[in-house]
Order: sequence, then C-alpha cells, then structure tokens
Amino acid sequence: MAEEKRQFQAEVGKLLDIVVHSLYSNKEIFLREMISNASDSCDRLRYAAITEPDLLDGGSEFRIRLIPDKDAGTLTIVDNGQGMSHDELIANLGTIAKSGTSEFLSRLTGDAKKDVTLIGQFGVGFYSAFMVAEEVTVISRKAGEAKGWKWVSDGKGEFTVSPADEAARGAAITLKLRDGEKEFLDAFRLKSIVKRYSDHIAIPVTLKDGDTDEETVNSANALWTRPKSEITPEQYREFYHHVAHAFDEPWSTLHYKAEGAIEYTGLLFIPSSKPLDIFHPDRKQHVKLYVKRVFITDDCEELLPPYLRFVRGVVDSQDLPLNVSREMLQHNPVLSKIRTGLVKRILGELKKKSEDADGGYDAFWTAFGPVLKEGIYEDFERKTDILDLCRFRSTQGDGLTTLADYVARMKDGQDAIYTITGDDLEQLKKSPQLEGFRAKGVEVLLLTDPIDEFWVSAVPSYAEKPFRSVAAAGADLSAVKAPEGAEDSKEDEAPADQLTTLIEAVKLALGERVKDVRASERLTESAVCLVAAEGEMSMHLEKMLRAHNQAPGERARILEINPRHALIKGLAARVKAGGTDGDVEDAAFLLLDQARIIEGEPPADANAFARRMVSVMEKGLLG
Ligand SMILES: Nc1ncnc2c1ncn2[C@@H]1O[C@H](COP(=O)(O)OP(=O)(O)OP(=O)(O)O)[C@@H](O)[C@H]1O
Repeated sequence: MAEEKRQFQAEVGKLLDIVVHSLYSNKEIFLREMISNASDSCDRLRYAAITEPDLLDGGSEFRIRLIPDKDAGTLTIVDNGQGMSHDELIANLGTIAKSGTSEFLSRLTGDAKKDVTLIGQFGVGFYSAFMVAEEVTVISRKAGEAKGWKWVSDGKGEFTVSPADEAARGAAITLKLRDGEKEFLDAFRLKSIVKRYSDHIAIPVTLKDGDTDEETVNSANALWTRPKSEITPEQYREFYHHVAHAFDEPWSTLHYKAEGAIEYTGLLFIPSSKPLDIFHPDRKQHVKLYVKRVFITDDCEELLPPYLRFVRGVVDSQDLPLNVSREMLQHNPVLSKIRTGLVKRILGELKKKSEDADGGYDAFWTAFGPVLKEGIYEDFERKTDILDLCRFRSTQGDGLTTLADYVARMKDGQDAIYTITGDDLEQLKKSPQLEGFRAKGVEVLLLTDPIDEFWVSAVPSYAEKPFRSVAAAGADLSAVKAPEGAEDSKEDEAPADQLTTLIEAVKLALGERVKDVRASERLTESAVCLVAAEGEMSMHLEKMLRAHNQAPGERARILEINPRHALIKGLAARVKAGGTDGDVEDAAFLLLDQARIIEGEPPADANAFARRMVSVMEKGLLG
C-alpha cells in the first residue's frame, strides 16, 4: 500500500494550531505525556496477554526507552506495549475522542496567554509533542499483527500513513526537535524530567546516551506499593497527573492498605478543579483497577458509585484472580466489599476535610457538591452521611451552611426545613414566596443545582425535620411567632367578606388557568405569587423538564393573593361594592400574568397581556 494522506479532524487542527504556536513555558511535559501513553500501552498488553499469551511474542519484559540522537536532532521514545493498527493510528492520532473537547475548544479565546492556561488544564496528550517537534514520526506494530505502520506529520493539518515493514511490537515515536528545543537531547536534562514526572511509572524507563550503556532512570516500582513515608508530595502529585490524565493539584490524597478479610491498596485523589466531563451522561467512575500490580481495567463500574466519579487513582487487589474477566467483575463479592470500603474511606476523608476550617472544603463543595448530592438518593445506606457533608446557600448570611447548623437555628414552632429551588441564586433571593418567611425570621435554603429538585422530593427528612418547599402549598408558618413589632394584624387585611368575594371573582375570571385562588400567608410585599399544589411537581422542576421536552403540558398552579396589599384591598372593596366587570376581569388576568413573569414564565397570551396593560394604564394615567 502506498502512502495515504489524511487531514486531522477539525478539532485536532484547531488544537494543534494552538499547541504549535503556544508560548507554553512548561514544554518539558511533552515527555511525561509520551511516557504516560507508553506505560498505559504496556499495561494494556500485559493484561490482554493473560488470556492471549501469544500477544507477547517478542518478549514479556516491558520497557520504555528514550533514545536521543544529537546528530539527527531527534528524540525517540520506544515502547514494547500493544502498539496501534493502521486504523488505530488514524483514529487515535488524527481525532480527539476525549469528552469535554468541544467545551474546551469553545472556551478558547484567541488570547494566547489565557488559552495557554486552558491548555495546561485540559491536557493535549500526544499532541503536546508538537510543542517541541517540527515533525513527529510514529512507527508502530500492534501486538498480534504482522504488519507495521508509519505515521508522519508536521502538525499543520495533515498526516500520512504508510507501511513500515521493519516495525517492532509497540510504538517508536520520533520527535524531530525544533531549533531552540535541542535541550531535550541532553541526557542530564532528560533524566531530571523523568525523575520529576515519571519516576512512579512501574515499567523501567531507560536512557541510551551516545555510546554509553542503557541506564534505567526511574524507580520502576508501582508508587502505591511503596511505604507512605518514602513518597514525597511531588511524587504523589505526578502520579496523580499520570493516573488521572489531569493537570491540577490534587486537593486530597488518600493512600492506605486495607488488611483483614479483603486486602487491597488504595491510592486515591480528589482533584482541586472540576474536570470538563464531570456531567457527561455516562457518569463513569475513574479509578483504575489493578490485581497484584497488574493493570486490569480503567472501566470498572462496580468499583465506585457514580456519585464519587470525581475520585481518581488506583485500587490494587490481592484477592481477585489475575485472569479476572469483565464478566467476572460484575456482581463480584470481593469487588463489592472493596467498593464498600472505598466509599467509607472517601466519605470519612471528606468528613475530616469538612471539619478543617482551612481545608478548602467550600471550594471542593462548589466543584463537586452537585455530584456528591446524587448519592443522597442513590445510596440509601449513606444518605445521612452525605447529607452531613452537604453545604447550602440560605437566606441567612452569604456563606454556606450545613443542615445541622440550619436545624440548630430553627425558630420555635418551626417544624420543617424550608427550601426553594431555582436556576439563579440572585433571582431566588427575590422570590415573593420568601417574603413571609423572611418577615418571621425563618431561614430558607436556596437550592440552585438541577440535582436539588430530585433529592428534596426523594428524601423525607433530616434529623426528623421534613424538607418542605416554600413554593408549594402547605408551608404553614402560623405556629412560628413573628419578631416583636412585625406581627401580622388582621386589621391590615381586606375584610374577610370582601376577600371571599374577590377570590370568587378571580376564580371565575381565570377558570381552569389556575388550580385555585387563595389568600396568602407567605406574601408581605408582593401582591401575588404562584405556588404548586401539595404533592405536585414544583414549578422549577416542571420548567427544567420542559426545557428537555420531557414534561407533559403546563400544570395549573395555585394563585395566592396578598390580603394586606393595597391593590388587593382596593380590588376587594370594589368587587364587593360593584360586582364583577371587565376591569376586574382584566385585573385578574394581569395578576396571574404578573405572578407568571416573576416565576420566569411568559404571560400565557402576550397580546392579551399587552392589551389589558394598555387599557389599565390608560384608565390610571388618563382617566
Ligand atoms: N505509545 C503508544 N502506544 C499505543 N497507543 C498510543 C501511544 N500513544 C498514544 N496512543 C494512543 O493514542 C491515544 C491518544 O493519546 P493522547 O495522549 O492524545 O490521549 P489520551 O492518552 O487518550 O488522553 P489524555 O489526553 O488525557 O492523555 C491514546 O488513547 C492511545 O490509544
């Protein structure tokens, strides 16, 4: 087969453009990426060979070799891992399969400085080679295949693929270094980069410097098997970067050996910044499974529940068999015990961190709270532990509060934990449904994560206090005393008979557009608001579902009117005196539309709304 010329996928083209022209100061990380990929490839082959030993034809001693060639100005990174077939070369080195890519690209601003920071966070993997190389050649033969292939590119939009008969199993990646990047041919420099970033790689990384013997330059033992006291924070950090393909600092590092009925070692990390794909619908967990130091899989759903998918790291089991297959991992009793142990450890670590005032727990919560909250209704046994870890905004103070602190602040006579859900904190703070609660000094939790809608309706209570929405009927505040001087007085209200007549008139005018019309206990300033009937879907949830085309038609809501509001009092007096007329009907519709607008809904009929508004304004201003 002759040489094939191919275009990079458009996204890769964009990415490469930035990589090639980037002023990224930390270019040496390209080597970490190459070694990391080589090590992953060896791990995969070692595991595949457990069931298919023939794949190891050509040797079972895995090794990653660095070969600088000063005369040619090239650095070659060679591994004897699983290699890539013709099609894999094209797919893996011509496209980006990484989730979060499009979001990453959309965040790029064109401002080199800002984009470089983003690149550092996203990680460009193999493509980082183009930061230092003007041309990259990959010669690869996939384990078990007879033919090898050569991939060549200058990173400017195209690459070529052609047969390479001489290829050995694995991959040899040759970087033709740009002028100015020749430092990466220097043995001392290379050794120090390997020590810094790749010392923990469990496979030997060797360096061949000119005519000298090949020398191993890393420790070549799995980091998690070393005693904690011998591991430096930098080594933990670099291992995290390798295992998580991440580029931030780990916020928390958890390294322990479980002994007893089940033996395993866990080296787990909680990132400090949110990965772009944390809300990917697959909700995959990201801890790698090893058995007796042999990599098994990075895709073992049974290892951790989805609500802990922000955790990165490795688990190395002593009890599972080396030839454990994917099927055997499902419903595996050893694995389910490991999972229970991991969940307990991670939640325990979070609890410890949450109690440390300087531990940065609020930042963790902001990044991962919405994920952790999924556990409130998915992990019944741990529900209370997770609720204890939750933090909320509330109507009291600007900071975050725990539920325990909320309960401690509850007023005499308050029998529930009050919540309100919405998209935006500032909007939520202005909700009319909060007025009565504010007036009585009753704190309300302001819930703005989409997930909140689901757990508040699924969890009945915390510390025996039920959760109750202030935007639903049935939130009864009559038993809570108002602060002195702020008591409601019946004298401020429209007289009962007038109010009843008004309510009847509004009901008649609005018909099925509302479920009911009631005098409100919760309004103090606004004239009207809408609330959901007890037990019915909240208005915010309905709106969310509708945005995803999932809700049935709009439900009629209860319109609450404020009997203390001047407008309502005036209307009530007028209806009582003069009966219902067109003006009262217009007012009823305008009040409903107003309540809808406050909820972020458009008026039911925009034309009719405008017409009524004009008519009322004309009468008010001109008549
Ligand atoms: N030395 C190698 N041997 C075999 N396959 C490789 C090698 N280097 C890269 N690949 C393949 O190319 C793919 C792309 O590599 P790249 O480093 O860009 O991304 P990644 O490792 O998947 O993710 P990340 O960007 O997070 O590092 C890898 O997933 C792997 O399949």
